[in-house]
Amino acid sequence: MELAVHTVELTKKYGSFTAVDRLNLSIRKGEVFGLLGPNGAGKTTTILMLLGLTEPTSGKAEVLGHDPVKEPIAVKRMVGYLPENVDFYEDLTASENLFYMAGLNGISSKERDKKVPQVLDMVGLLGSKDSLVGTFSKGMRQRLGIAAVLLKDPKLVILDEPTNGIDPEGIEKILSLIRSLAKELDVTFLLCSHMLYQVQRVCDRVGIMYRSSLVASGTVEEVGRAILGERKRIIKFKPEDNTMPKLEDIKDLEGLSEVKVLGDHFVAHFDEGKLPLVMRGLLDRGFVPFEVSGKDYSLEEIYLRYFQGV
Ligand SMILES: Nc1ncnc2c1ncn2[C@@H]1O[C@H](COP(=O)(O)OP(=O)(O)OP(=O)(O)O)[C@@H](O)[C@H]1O
Repeated sequence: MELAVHTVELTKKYGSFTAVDRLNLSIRKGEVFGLLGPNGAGKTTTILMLLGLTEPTSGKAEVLGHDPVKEPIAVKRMVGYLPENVDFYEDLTASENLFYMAGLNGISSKERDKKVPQVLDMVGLLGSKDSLVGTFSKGMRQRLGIAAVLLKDPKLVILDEPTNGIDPEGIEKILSLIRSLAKELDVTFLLCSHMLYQVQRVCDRVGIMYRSSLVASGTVEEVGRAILGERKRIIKFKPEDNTMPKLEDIKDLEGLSEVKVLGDHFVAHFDEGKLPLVMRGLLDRGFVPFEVSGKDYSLEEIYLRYFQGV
């Protein structure tokens, strides 16, 4: 499997403070990856190291096959980076701003004429190409920022807090834009955000960063299992002779927790992997299981543990 980003024990210290601690990150080519964590977790410092804008204290990074410390220009050529706050000229139109930026990127004027309307169309702003950026909403500015990044045909796009300060409708537009661009353009996206709920749903995989370290990475399902332990299931069962359930009858049954009596039956939790053990125990003791249910990992607990108060 080809990797767009690979870091090995990547570390950044500012004096005695460790901003990024032995980060091992793998981002696959073509995926949308969310680096998620509360403010101050070390996400921006990680981006700066990937872009070759700050040197790691130790460890290594490889971005699209290049070392950002030794080959920063090669990395910058292929990576589009949109920082948290993008500045445009307010009294220029959307098109004019992009023409200007394309010039800064060394794109020829002939190429600019072709590319500017193309990228404006991709982000849904072609209809506003002649409007002054001063009249744009935060969401429209963010989409214009994405258009600016796309001007140089990047292979990897890094967006820092892409949904910050944007209204719900604008967020919806940005996130579905990212999803469709990833599909159409075969570009890898790295989204850094402290908005776990918003951003995770457009990500193929996520990494949770907390206090300078990556605490888990993978699909939301894998991250849920790594952080929250095995998925809990709920089982309902009753005595086969239809007598009233009594808690003392099942007190030493293996694998069950949070057992309660609910009318004519019991309700209990168990770890998904223990289903055969639980079933055997119940049947041996003369109980009839009649319902097993459970829900997917909820990000709520992860949120409460790592993101609360941000
Ligand atoms: N140049 C610096 N000198 C000293 N400390 C720094 C420097 N840059 C960042 N830090 C510290 O490193 C920690 C991680 O910062 P970083 O900006 O990477 O976090 P973050 O996860 O991106 O959060 P945010 O979304 O707030 O930017 C913070 O505690 C910050 O104060």
